[in-house]
Amino acid sequence: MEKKTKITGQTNSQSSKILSKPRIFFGVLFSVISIVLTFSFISYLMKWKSDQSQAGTLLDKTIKSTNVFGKIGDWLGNFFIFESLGIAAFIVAFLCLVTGLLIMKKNYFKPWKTFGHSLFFICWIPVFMGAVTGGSGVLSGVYGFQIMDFLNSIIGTFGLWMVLLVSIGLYFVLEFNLNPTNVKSKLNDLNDNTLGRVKSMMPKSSEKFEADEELEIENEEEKLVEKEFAVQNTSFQTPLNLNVTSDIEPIQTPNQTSFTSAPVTFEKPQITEKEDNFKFEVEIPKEDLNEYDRKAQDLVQKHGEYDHRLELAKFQMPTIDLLKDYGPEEIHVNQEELEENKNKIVGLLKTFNVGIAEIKATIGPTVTLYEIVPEAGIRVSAVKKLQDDIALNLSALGIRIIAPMPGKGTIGIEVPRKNPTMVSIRSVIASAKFQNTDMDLPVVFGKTISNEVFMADLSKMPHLLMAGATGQGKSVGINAILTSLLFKKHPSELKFVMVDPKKVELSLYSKIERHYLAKLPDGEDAIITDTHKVINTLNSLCVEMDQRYDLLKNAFCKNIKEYNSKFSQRKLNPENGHRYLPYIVLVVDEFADLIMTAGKEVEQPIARLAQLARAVGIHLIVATQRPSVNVITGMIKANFPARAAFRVISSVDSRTILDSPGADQLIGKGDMLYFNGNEILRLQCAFVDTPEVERLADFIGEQKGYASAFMLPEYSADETISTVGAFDPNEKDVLFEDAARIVVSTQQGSTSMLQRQLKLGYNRAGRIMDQLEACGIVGGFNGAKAREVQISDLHSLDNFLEELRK
Ligand SMILES: Nc1ncnc2c1ncn2[C@@H]1O[C@H](COP(=O)(O)OP(=O)(O)OP(=O)(O)O)[C@@H](O)[C@H]1O
Repeated sequence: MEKKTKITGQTNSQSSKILSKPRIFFGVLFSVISIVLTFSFISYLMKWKSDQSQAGTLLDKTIKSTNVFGKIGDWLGNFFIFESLGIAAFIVAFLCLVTGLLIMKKNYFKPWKTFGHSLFFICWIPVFMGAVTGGSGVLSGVYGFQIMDFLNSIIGTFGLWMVLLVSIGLYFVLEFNLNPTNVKSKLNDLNDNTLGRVKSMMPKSSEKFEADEELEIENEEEKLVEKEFAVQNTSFQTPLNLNVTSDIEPIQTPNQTSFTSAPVTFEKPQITEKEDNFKFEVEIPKEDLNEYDRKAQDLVQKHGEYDHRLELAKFQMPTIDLLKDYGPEEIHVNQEELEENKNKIVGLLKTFNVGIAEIKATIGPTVTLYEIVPEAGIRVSAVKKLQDDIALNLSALGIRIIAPMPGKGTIGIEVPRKNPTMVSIRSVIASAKFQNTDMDLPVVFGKTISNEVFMADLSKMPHLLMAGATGQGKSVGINAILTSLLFKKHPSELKFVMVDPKKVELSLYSKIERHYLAKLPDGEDAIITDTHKVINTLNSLCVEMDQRYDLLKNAFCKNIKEYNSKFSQRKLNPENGHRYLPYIVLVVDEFADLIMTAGKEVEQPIARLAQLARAVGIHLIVATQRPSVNVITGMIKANFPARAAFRVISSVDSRTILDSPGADQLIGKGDMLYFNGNEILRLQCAFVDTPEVERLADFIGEQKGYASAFMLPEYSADETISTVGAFDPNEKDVLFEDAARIVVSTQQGSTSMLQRQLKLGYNRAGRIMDQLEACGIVGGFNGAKAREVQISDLHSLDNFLEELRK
């Protein structure tokens, strides 16, 4: 309705432009007179001698005229050209046209200016032509000749030319405000003005006569009424008030498109013409930049912004034709099935004395949602209790009752369709919603119950827990997630750490190792299948997380996005350890297996990452077949707000994963529930087949990649054992003294600073820091803060080191 009000408002604003009949009449009349005059004049000029002889014989039929407008044309030409203005008579024709247009409210010309200029030239041109031709011919007209003759007799020929040239000179000086300083710019302006006017004189293609616009407005309103009518009619009333709605093509919303485009038709840019003689300059005040920003700006001006894609600049993003086309995914409405289900629901509820005021059906790809409005006084819990009875009565698996529907005031009953429609990954990847998304890590799951493409941003989730019994679509779900990320992110922006204890599920992705995978420096395979090695990788990810936090802290950034944009603007110096940070997504396909074999050692780093890694761009996708409480512990659950549940075996499992039942009632084959921390949505997961993943991996793998996989920081379990204890001078690192000097001169006991300045790995820098602590140069570990430095200057340090060497 809001749109309608908008259109009505526009209509009112247009009403002042609606032309009355007299206006149209006189407007057209003047325009026609202008045309007649113009052609008569042209015709007269070409044959003026013979036409002139016929001018006085208007009523004599025996004499034929050669003018295009006959004797009237002769008469007009004779009167305006010969007897009065000469060729300046064309200005009269032009003024008639201007008058006609003004009457019809076409303000192509400013009336007073146009009439003023015309008057000047009507006076000047005939005299000028008289002076040029000496009074012979018709170009000056009688009026021009006589004035010229008169002036010639009193001021002489030279005086006459002086008057003519001074007057035209003055005209230009006054009109274009010419003075020696701005003559050049004015010449340019003159050019622009002439061009601009010529342009403005020509009707723009987008501009139509108001009559057309009126028609358009009416048409828009008619369309709107039709649309409203159509919208109302998409839900039809059955005898029992059953409204069926089906959003078969949610992406194409022609109604909305034309609603929003309607007002645009009436918006015209206001001032395009340069009429005033002053220059309009906009000055944007320059930011008061500090030294670093100024340096960064200079660098950006010199080299441009840092382009993280440069190394793989030729990398081609995957194309949609790598994915299988299953044809149009139209939902076929089975009227019989709908009626049958509705009758069963209504009948059953009646037997339990639950009256229904209204029932409406929404058909999705896998399930149909029947929304019922119970009669006044019926308790929601009464309907909820009937869940099993309804399921029994409809003899279908996958019935789910949502009482009440959040934000709707109805009770929803989801009933699986007999012939579900498959949702292909191609259809969701190709959707405008996915293609135009500005999410950082867009993950397209599939389609909702109302057949809309459903997407979520992994960077906002920020971690996803997936569960589902074997064969219910979990692996397909993981592939759908990975596919959507691979379609959107460049290899420089995203890295995966893949853990696949089942060994076969993610093996296809090994082809993209040098593009998208991350691994430990000594790791042989990028896809980790050995559960014991996982511990090192997870701890290494924790080290990467800590390092990233240090980088963010030093760059005064709150999150990875801010950091990367600062880095791109060259505000962060790579010599200080700064680098472009790709997102890292950890995918664990069988978490239960990990917990079984590695236990607490796995849980701890996972929990730590889940708690902290969000801001530094590390995200977790953890899937499990067995969502039992000893696998998905309270600690894990608390840190995974987003959960995806495929069909699970028991309602206990469903409660473990979703904190509510329902996942046990799903029908499998990608039928899933997605919990985003607030509400549970039923979705049909998009289907990705193995050959599709294979084609995608081949497409990426065959292109030029990095020299190796993305290297995670080195980590070895043994090295974590603290060496802090008695200081042994013989075992001190060769860089010990350099490190001590750096720490004392900067008065900062920070491991990451040592790493940067001495270009060391995290472990070695950590060891040196421990040695510095052991000999008393720095204080103990101080949490997030840097360690305290116990020696105040380099001189004292040299003495101290001297003592140590003894
Ligand atoms: N979204 C979907 N649409 C249609 N069919 C699907 C979908 N997801 C899964 N299926 C069907 O279910 C089968 C099993 O899926 P999938 O391999 O993903 O199960 P899973 O839960 O990973 O099982 P497991 O844990 O044993 O690997 C697929 O081969 C496919 O036929």
